[in-house]
Amino acid sequence: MDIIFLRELKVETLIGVYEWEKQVPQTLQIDLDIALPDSRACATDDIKDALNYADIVRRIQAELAARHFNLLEALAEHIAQIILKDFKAPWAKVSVAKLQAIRGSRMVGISIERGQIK
Ligand SMILES: Nc1nc2c(c(=O)[nH]1)N=C([C@H](O)[C@@H](O)CO)CN2
Repeated sequence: MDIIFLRELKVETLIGVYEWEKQVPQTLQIDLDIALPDSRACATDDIKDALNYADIVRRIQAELAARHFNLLEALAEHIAQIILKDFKAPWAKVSVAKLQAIRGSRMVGISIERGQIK
């Protein structure tokens, strides 16, 4: 199985359960592992046969600019469903972390794995 990975993408968004978190954007760090439906692009060397990771990043940035989520869990699920449904990936792992939300910890977050239900 071929996997596209993306590490340490920083995105500004409204996230959190507290009132101030609905007003003040915070930086999230996102890591993605996205399984590919096939490995055609390896043979053809053609972007048309690839899952264009720039498209996925643009989509995530647009979604997160337009919304507020209470929980990292719900935000991660939303991203996973976009990757599965709109980009037709068979499986994805989505990790989302808040930076410096917990004193004494560099980051805290959630990692979820989702696959297509046959
Ligand atoms: N499991 C979770 N616990 C907490 C979350 C979360 O998204 N998932 N969020 C918060 C607050 O928003 C907090 O991060 C503010 O610093 C607390 N616990």
